[in-house]
Amino acid sequence: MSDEAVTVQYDGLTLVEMRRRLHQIPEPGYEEFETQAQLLSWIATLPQTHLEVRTWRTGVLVLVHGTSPRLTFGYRTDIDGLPIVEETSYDFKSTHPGFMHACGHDMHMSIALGVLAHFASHPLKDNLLVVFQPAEEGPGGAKPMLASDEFNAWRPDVMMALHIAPEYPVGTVATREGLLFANTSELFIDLAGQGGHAAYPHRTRDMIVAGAHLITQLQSIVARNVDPLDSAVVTIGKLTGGTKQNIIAETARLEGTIRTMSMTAMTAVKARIEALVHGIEVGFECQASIDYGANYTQVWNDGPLVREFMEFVRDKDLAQVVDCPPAMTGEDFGDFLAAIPGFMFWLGVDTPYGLHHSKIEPNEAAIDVAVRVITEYVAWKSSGSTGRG
Ligand SMILES: CC(=O)N[C@@H](CCC[C@H](N)C(=O)O)C(=O)O
Repeated sequence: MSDEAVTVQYDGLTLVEMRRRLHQIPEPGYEEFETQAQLLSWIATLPQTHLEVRTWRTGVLVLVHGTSPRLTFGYRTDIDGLPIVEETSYDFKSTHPGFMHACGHDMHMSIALGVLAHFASHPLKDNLLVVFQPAEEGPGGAKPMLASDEFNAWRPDVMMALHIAPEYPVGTVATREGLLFANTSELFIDLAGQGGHAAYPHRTRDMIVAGAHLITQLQSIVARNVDPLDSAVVTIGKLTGGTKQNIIAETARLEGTIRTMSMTAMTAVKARIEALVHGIEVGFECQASIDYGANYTQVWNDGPLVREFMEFVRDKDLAQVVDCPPAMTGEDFGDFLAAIPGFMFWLGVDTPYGLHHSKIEPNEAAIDVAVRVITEYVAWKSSGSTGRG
C-alpha cells in the first residue's frame, strides 16, 4: 500500500485536524447533530463514484461499493462524547460546556474517515460499510441500529472496530480470541423516604443514610457473592440526594454500572442487588426501585478471524501485536459481534490519563498506525479470501 492512506486529506484537512475539530464538538448519545452534520459535509468532499450514504438517527452509514463484491466488510466507529468538564492542555478544547471526547471517539472517527477516504479512491473487490454509530456511552446505539432497515439493507458479513488504549505505546494493537470486554448493565436505584428538619431525625426517614448504607453493602457483592474465579464490578459513579445541609433528604438516587465476565455472574449480581435493596426498604422504612437501563453484550472476538488479523499485522510489521487479557470495559460493539462475526482491538495511544478522565490526551500519531493497519488488512482480506479465516 502507498503512503496515501495516511496522508489522506478531506477538503484540505488532515486526519489530525479533523480529529481536533471533532474534539471541539462532543455531544451526548443521540444528540450528535453537529457531529453528524460535520461528518456528512466531509464525506461529501470525497470522490462519490463508489459511495452511497445514509443516515440512521444521528449516525451515518457509508457503503463503498466493491468492483465485484462477494461480501461486505463492516468497519464501525462510535461518535458520542461524555459529560465531563475538560481539563486537557489543548488549545482545541471542547466548545460544548460540560462535554468532552474523553473516551477517544474523536480519534475513532478520524480513523474511520481515513479508512473511508482511502477506499473511496481505491475501491475493494468487496463492499465496505463504514458505520458511524451514535450513543455508545449510553443508551446504546448498536442494538437498535442492528435492527434498522438502513443497516440491514447493507448488513456486513464481517465486522471490526477498535478502541484507543491509553496504557499501550503508539504502534501497538492488542487483542485476543474470545472475550475482550465484559457484559455490562447500567444501574439506577431510587430511594424514597420522609424528609424533614435536620434537628428532628426521629421524625424522618433519611435517604442519605439509607443510600450510604446501600453503597457500602453493594461493595460486598463482588467480595462475597461472585465466584472468585469469575469476575465482576459494581461501581456507583453518581449519588444524588437532598437539598440543603440542614434538611433531611427525602429521596436519593444511586447511578452505577455492573460489569461481569459471564452472564451467570450478571444474574447473580442482579439478584443480590435486589435482595440488598429490599433489605434497605425494610431496614430504613422506605420505598426503592431499580432500573437496569442499557445492557451491552460482551465483546466476543471470533477466534479464527482475530487470530488471522493478529498474524497479518505481525507478519507485515504494521504494529506490535499484544495478546492481551480481557477488560471490564463495556462496548455496545459486542451487540454487533453477537450477530455478525468479527473482532475488536485496542489501539495504543500512550497517555498517562485513563479513559473517561478529564485530562486524557491520546497521542495522535496512533491515527496513522490504525488507518494503515485497517486498510492493509481489509485490502488483503478482500483481495483473495472468503471473508472468514
Ligand atoms: C469503552 C467504554 O468506556 N465503554 C463504556 C460503555 C458504557 C456502558 C454503559 N453506559 C454502562 O455504564 O454500563 C464503559 O463504561 O465501559
